[in-house]
Amino acid sequence: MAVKVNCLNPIAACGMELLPDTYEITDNYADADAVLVRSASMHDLELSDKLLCVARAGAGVNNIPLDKCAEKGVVVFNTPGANANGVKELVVAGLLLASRDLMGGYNWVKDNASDENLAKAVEKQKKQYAGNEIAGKKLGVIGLGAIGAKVANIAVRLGMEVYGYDPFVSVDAAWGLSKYIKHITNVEDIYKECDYITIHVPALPATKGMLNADAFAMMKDGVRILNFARDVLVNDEDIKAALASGKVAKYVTDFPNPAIAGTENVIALPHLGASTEESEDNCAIMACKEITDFMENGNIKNSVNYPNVNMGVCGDTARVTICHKNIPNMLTQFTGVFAKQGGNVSGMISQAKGEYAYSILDIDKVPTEDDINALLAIDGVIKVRAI
Ligand SMILES: NC(=O)C1=CN([C@@H]2O[C@H](COP(=O)(O)OP(=O)(O)OC[C@H]3O[C@@H](n4cnc5c(N)ncnc54)[C@H](O)[C@@H]3O)[C@@H](O)[C@H]2O)C=CC1
Ligand SMILES: O=C(O)C(=O)COP(=O)(O)O
Repeated sequence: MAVKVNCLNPIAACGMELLPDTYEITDNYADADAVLVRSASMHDLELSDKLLCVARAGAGVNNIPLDKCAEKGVVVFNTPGANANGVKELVVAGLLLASRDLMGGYNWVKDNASDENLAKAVEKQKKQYAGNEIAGKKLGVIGLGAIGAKVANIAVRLGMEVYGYDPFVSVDAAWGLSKYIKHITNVEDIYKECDYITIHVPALPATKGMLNADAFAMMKDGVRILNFARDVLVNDEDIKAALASGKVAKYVTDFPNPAIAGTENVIALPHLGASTEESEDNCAIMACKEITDFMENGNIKNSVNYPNVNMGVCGDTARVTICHKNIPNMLTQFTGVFAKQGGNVSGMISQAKGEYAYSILDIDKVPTEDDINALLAIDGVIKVRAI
């Protein structure tokens, strides 16, 4: 039966073209085996028994009910780093927007475009829009993942003094950081010392409202805040108060909401970070490859709720994949099912991530319905698939 793929957001064609010709694109979410999504919220959607995987063409997965998916054996992927350059470049624009009154100047010229003496008027008016340079200023980067690390590195090259904070930094990201970045172990040092602060952490219970009144109170007067990560990371009321008092000079955000969008000295963009042709292509390609490898071979790469497991390409043998709880004695029970029928398990791999685990078994004969039912009957087994 054809694999049915439903797109909850438009996904770039160069990715969709990578899906095997046998796959069918369906408008019917409830009938899909695989779902592709960008920022559409899935929290209120039912997870059908048929659904096997969700691929988020992007980084943030706060629009997807990860635990609910894991409980139902739905593997959720994202595309780490695929849009990081797009966001990094917009953050550079954000640093400049926070420093020079480009918007004010642009609007003034537009409003006076028909003035015959415009050239002369410009020279009189321009002092209204004077600003600062970023070179030599201190930039604090909170979160040194795919985006934060790129932002930190380019800021060094733009002449900024960069402070970086990430208690969970990955080895790969750490290897890629410029040696000129000051390693900060207490985020308060960023609050106290930096002229610009940019936040690049996921929206999690632990990071929600991270930039709040207590944090602003520690900051320098006239600090400029950049948020290209998620609105919930910054407390709306607290930043409004900090803007009103002048503690925060500018707030540049990619996540406007009615509470802050119209506030003076807020520069709000309509979530444009990853909206470049290049990022959209990169994300679509990675997401479609993840879905294909999962559907065809059962392999999991870049999952956020199940472990990464790679058993290579499915060969002549039959393959069974099992989403299950990470509890004792599962593997002997799996092999026991096939041993009972005299079947040979020629390969097996199993990995766990937190409460959940995923196993792939290669067996020398196609599993029967009884085999599948016997696997499903094992306590802790969530989903079984024969490829
Ligand atoms: N504006 C836009 O269009 C986009 C926004 N984003 C947002 O940016 C976030 C980061 O994206 P990536 O860098 O690609 O993700 P990533 O997963 O590569 O990096 C996140 C980093 O945050 C760190 N972190 C987690 N909790 C932290 C804490 N309490 N303090 C300091 N660091 C902490 C992690 O260790 C990790 O290194 C995404 O979760 C998403 O919300 C991502 C892509 C596009
Ligand atoms: O990748 C992310 O986390 C983003 O915020 C990008 O979202 P989008 O794909 O542009 O809707």
